[in-house]
Amino acid sequence: MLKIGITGGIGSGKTTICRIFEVLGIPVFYADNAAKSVMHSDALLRQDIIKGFGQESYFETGELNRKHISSIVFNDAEQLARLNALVHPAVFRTFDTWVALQSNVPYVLKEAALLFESESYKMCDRSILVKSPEALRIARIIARDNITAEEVRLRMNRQFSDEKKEKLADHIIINDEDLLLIPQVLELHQHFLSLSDDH
Ligand SMILES: CC(C)(COP(=O)(O)OP(=O)(O)OC[C@H]1O[C@@H](n2cnc3c(N)ncnc32)[C@H](O)[C@@H]1O)[C@@H](O)C(=O)NCCC(=O)NCCS
Ligand SMILES: Nc1ncnc2c1ncn2[C@@H]1O[C@H](COP(=O)(O)OP(=O)(O)OP(=O)(O)O)[C@@H](O)[C@H]1O
Repeated sequence: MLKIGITGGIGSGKTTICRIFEVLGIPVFYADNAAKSVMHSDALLRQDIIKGFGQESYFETGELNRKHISSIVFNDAEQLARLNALVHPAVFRTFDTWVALQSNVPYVLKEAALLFESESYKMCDRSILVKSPEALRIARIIARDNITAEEVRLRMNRQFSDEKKEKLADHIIINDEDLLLIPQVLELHQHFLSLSDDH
């Protein structure tokens, strides 16, 4: 199965673009969602998170307290590395299981904010970087989430720069206010279809 990784900084438009691929019939694995799902459902992981980040990591209802964890990890690189080391291996396993369940599709997409940082691009055949101007990304996230510009910047600081990601990416989609997304997606889709024929 041909695996295409898609990444981009916070608010670059990864999910929006993946929705277009889904309309074309391409299954998408959303790593951010998978991370939250395993943090909720994996009992051992929950224990490790409570041990590492305190009882307040979960509400009494059992839901993940995202604000609490964010306030610890996005202010402290070491704490973030500890959280990543707990969560990422579980997400990688979930992805492998998910891929094995896909059939009769030319390729699949893995949407991951940290495709390059976590080195999971090495487990994909090709990678796409979504690029969008920083000010636009911040404005989009403030409009979408209950989060300040400062909190968005803290997350950006924990991610590779676009320059660094560009060196590792095979393809780029520009999501600014000038270029249309659909033609860029269609062009890549055709390209991946031709790759999957050779696969
Ligand atoms: C800290 C948590 C609880 C915050 O949840 P929240 O709903 O606010 O954010 P969400 O998960 O939807 O992520 C939104 C964006 O934040 C950024 N972000 C999330 N996790 C990370 C991280 N570990 N490092 C850098 N940026 C990150 C990404 O740009 C991501 O797209 C959550 O992000 C988390 O558990 N992160 C650790 C697991 C992880 O790395 N997930 C992302 C990829 S697998
Ligand atoms: N081309 C666009 N035109 C208008 N709005 C857009 C466009 N691209 C993205 N957005 C909006 O910007 C916000 C962020 O986009 P999206 O959720 O796709 O980004 P993301 O990269 O997946 O974000 P995150 O890193 O937080 O997971 C969303 O509210 C989305 O609807």
